[in-house]
Amino acid sequence: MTDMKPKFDIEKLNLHYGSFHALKDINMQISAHEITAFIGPSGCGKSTFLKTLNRMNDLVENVKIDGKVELDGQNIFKDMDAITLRHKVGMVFQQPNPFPKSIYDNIAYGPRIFGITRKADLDEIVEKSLRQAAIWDELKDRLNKSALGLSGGQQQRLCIARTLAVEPEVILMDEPTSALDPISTSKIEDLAMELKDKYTIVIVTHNMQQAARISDKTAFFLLGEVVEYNNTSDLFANPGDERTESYITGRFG
Ligand SMILES: Nc1ncnc2c1ncn2[C@@H]1O[C@H](COP(=O)(O)OP(=O)(O)OP(=O)(O)O)[C@@H](O)[C@H]1O
Repeated sequence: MTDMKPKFDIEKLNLHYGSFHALKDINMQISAHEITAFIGPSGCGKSTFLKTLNRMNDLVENVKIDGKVELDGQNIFKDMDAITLRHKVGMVFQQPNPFPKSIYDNIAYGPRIFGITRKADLDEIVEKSLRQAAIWDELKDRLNKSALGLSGGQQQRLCIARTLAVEPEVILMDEPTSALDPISTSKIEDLAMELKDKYTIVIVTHNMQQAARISDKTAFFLLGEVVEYNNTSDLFANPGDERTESYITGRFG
């Protein structure tokens, strides 16, 4: 069931990298327990917007952000620090990026930072997170082996498990399957659909079939603007803007 109040409420968001205006007057409400997909041609601001949602752009030099971004009614720039925000809003990147540590230590890393030290507690978190990421059965007998020895698809599910281990509320995924083969891609898509019962998921994808398959809502970005934001089925079946139609029918981008 969809909550009435949005998880994220974004109003008049503008972002500049130096003099470059990368996000222009973005207004969007992102619902809890849904998958929201961002599509659009390269360089149109999808990743920039995604990163703004957990303030990853704070780390970029000369960035200037105006406007309102609320998470559960709290202003993410004023009412909470970046650490608290990133605890609630985790991120999975395009290239799987496990730490050069054991599978176990990859998952236990975040919980340890948040002060969990008892082995029994960590064991439980490691198992639960790997199960949620649908990779426990594949990895349970090699928890002390290096995560770098896993396949790309396994590494990505491990990274999702690592994100889940600190119990976030939202998972941001930036093209999480673009480096993966079709079987691994399909596993991550199934996983995203299972996880939305418990989490809110926002995914950037270049794969329109993927957006159509797994997302509830889709936003089409172009040149830093959101041209159209709608239920995924409506946006693909009945685009309201001719630029959306051109893009989804492959006439540009
Ligand atoms: N750190 C930065 N400094 C300056 N400009 C940047 C920076 N990061 C991104 N940009 C510019 O902002 C614009 C939007 O980039 P962004 O990565 O958000 O696009 P995107 O839609 O996610 O693209 P892609 O689909 O290729 O990943 C691009 O023109 C990009 O060159």
